[in-house]
Amino acid sequence: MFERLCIIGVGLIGGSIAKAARAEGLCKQVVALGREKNLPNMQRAVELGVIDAFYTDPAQAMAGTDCVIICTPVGSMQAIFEQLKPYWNSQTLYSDAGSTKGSVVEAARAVFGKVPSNFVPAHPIAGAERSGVEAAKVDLYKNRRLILTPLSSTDPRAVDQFNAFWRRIGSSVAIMSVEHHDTVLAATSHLPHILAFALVGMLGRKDEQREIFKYAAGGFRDFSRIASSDPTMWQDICLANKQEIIPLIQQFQAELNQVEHLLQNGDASALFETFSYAKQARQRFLEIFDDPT
Ligand SMILES: NC(=O)c1ccc[n+]([C@@H]2O[C@H](COP(=O)([O-])OP(=O)(O)OC[C@H]3O[C@@H](n4cnc5c(N)ncnc54)[C@H](O)[C@@H]3O)[C@@H](O)[C@H]2O)c1
Ligand SMILES: O=C(O)C(=O)CC1(C(=O)O)C=CC(O)C=C1
Repeated sequence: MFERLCIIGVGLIGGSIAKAARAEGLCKQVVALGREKNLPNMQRAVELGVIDAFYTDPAQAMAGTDCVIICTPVGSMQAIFEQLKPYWNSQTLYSDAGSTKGSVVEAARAVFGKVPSNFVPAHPIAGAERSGVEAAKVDLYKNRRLILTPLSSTDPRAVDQFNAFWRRIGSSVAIMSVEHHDTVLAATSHLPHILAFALVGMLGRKDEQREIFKYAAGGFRDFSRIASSDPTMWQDICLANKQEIIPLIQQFQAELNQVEHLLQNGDASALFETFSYAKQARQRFLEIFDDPT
């Protein structure tokens, strides 16, 4: 499919794309572009066989590259576009894996004046709380969703190419607007991460935290897993999508107030209704999650 795939940011997401693309024979060569401070991680990616070579010079990284996927934290995307601008090639396909799409599109617009037609914004709805190339998995995207958010100016052939690429590595591809993407992901990804960080932070600051954590079990482990996620990545995501996230935080505060009110009043039946509704809603989510078609 591609001669040379260049991944910028060979961490969990970029490393998993590289592994899957290689396993499916979607490119002859995979290279990485990074900064001096990314050298140990890129060196490790070569040792693990995730990439063939890496560069800190964009001219070298772009020579012979026909597909570029940017997999760095969303706050770094504008700097990456600046770095790529002198080498931007109309014959090359470009995409990203950022968790927010409005901010990435804005970053491209700020650098190029308009979003280049051969850049297709994308977001794999798969991941983990772990970071770095050591965490990369060849099957991370198998049976998971991948969202493309092309603009009206995006070249449909570029969209088709990335659609085919992600299908070949096992994802179910959905196409939606940038705005819809950011609204939906704020609810099911961004808000839950904020809640996990807030709860674990609150408990961590309590004097008796050792005692609390010592007796915590599976429930706390499940709820708190995502509070192990990378703070830089989540700082970038939350700031980039704050317009969508803040109203959800307000709704959630109202929801907590309502539960508090029911407890104050000892309203068992309303509490039962509240929990039953949520249990049914989670069942609906599980059915949709297990069948991402
Ligand atoms: N982790 C997830 O669950 C998940 C899921 C879907 C999408 N994403 C998105 O994918 C992207 C990468 O996330 P990740 O979990 O792979 O993070 P990661 O920390 O594992 O990898 C990011 C890599 O980018 C490198 N990097 C950072 N700034 C850079 C720069 N300016 N130039 C070059 N390299 C740079 C880092 O050294 C690191 O190797 C983020 O935009 C994130 O929002 C993450
Ligand atoms: O499973 C996890 O640990 C994740 O955080 C994955 C997760 C999410 O589900 O919120 C995180 C960020 C994304 O952009 C997409 C997926």
